[in-house]
Amino acid sequence: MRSSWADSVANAEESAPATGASPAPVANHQNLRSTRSTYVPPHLRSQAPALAPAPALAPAPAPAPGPGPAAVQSSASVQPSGYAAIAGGSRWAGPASGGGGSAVGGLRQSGGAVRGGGGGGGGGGGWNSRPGWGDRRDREPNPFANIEAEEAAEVDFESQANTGINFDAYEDIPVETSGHDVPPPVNTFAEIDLGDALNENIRRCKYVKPTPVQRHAIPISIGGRDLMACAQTGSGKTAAFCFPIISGIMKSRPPQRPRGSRTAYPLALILSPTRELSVQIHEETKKFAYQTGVRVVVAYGGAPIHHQLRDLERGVEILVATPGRLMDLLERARVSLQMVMYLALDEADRMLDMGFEPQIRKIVEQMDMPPRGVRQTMLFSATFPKEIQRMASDFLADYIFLAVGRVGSSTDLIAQRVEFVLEADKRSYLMDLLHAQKANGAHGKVWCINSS
Ligand SMILES: Nc1ncnc2c1ncn2[C@@H]1O[C@H](COP(=O)(O)OP(=O)(O)OP(=O)(O)O)[C@@H](O)[C@H]1O
Repeated sequence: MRSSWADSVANAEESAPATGASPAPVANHQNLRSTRSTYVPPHLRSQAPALAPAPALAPAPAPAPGPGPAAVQSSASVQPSGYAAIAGGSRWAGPASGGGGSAVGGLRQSGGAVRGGGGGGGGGGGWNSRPGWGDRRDREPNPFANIEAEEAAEVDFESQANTGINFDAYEDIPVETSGHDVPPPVNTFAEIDLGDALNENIRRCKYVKPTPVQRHAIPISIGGRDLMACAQTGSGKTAAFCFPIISGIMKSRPPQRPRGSRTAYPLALILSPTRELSVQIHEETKKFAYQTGVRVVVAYGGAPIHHQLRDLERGVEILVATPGRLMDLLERARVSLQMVMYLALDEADRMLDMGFEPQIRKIVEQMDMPPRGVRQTMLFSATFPKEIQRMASDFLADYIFLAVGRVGSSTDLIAQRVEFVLEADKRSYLMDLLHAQKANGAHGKVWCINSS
């Protein structure tokens, strides 16, 4: 039987004394869970005793060394506020006490959290490296359920695989990088240590080989470097910034959020211009993060906020948001950016076109997000006008510039043909073309009918 999150908190708190001292990571994780126990779902509000605040826990014992250098260093990593910080290979060292401003005690270290944690072989197979997340995994809806059901029903899956984009055409697209010490690109996902759970999801997504932007951007971000990437839409950017984020969060030790607050503390923030794009990124990211212990939540304007608030209260590692709704959540103190280790801005040029620059600057520069050089920042844009260049130099530190393909070259990939037909025949001609196209298995072409 499935139990609610509140049940599991109550169970964890009841069973903790009986089991005696837990291994350090579990004990710390219980601290984390107890921080969220202040939210009581309406149907459990009459059960106050079981959900009473946990007694003050003794200081967490020094954690056992982790599999790689990303293990928490016991004394140096505990901030005065009691937040455990990630040290040893991480450029991010947790929030400073006090909660205000963006003073973060960590020193930037090249190599970053992701690379630092990667020495453990397999890079954290997901749940094994995130103790105590099993109950969340049990309740996680399977984003591949439809696909798997179709496969089970022997639907012709080949026609539904990720073939909407002619990735082979990308082989010829020029790629340029600039900056110092640019990590070499990879040709396969297997060359990168992304962890077992993420590799399994890549397999489920049927991604056979990385797209050019993924080939270059993933090693750069896994290496802990900031990135400014110019890539056209549909080039596979979502995976390019999501894989390093998910992998990095999996390999880092779950930091403790402050107790007794309804504020959500995401570890990664993905800003996108529109509700549609945010939903699309959310759907993709949920697939990549399935069964990894990394929870993805989306928040966008134009929809009631209460559902999003409830979703945030259940916990969030990656927050996908539009700038306006995020500002609202920050002003209500329902989200804090203190613990953001990764910031990704998708379609940055479009966000500026839509007039979001003041809000974006406020979110990144004036709220409580760790400063550049401490967090890791990835800026994606189809074009690189002056405003984007300014934003890159303000938001990124020692970054690598990556340009995939020529801006405006997307029409090269589209076969165009003009047919002249009588107005009266237009509809039936179009239907014939579409049927012929379907029968030939052709895709990706635009048929333009001009009847004048
Ligand atoms: N390596 C890959 N192999 C196969 N399919 C892929 C790969 N990477 C991405 N895709 C698929 O290609 C499509 C476009 O990818 P994605 O949405 O990440 O592009 P994007 O650059 O973010 O586009 P947009 O700007 O529209 O968001 C998606 O259906 C995605 O699942």
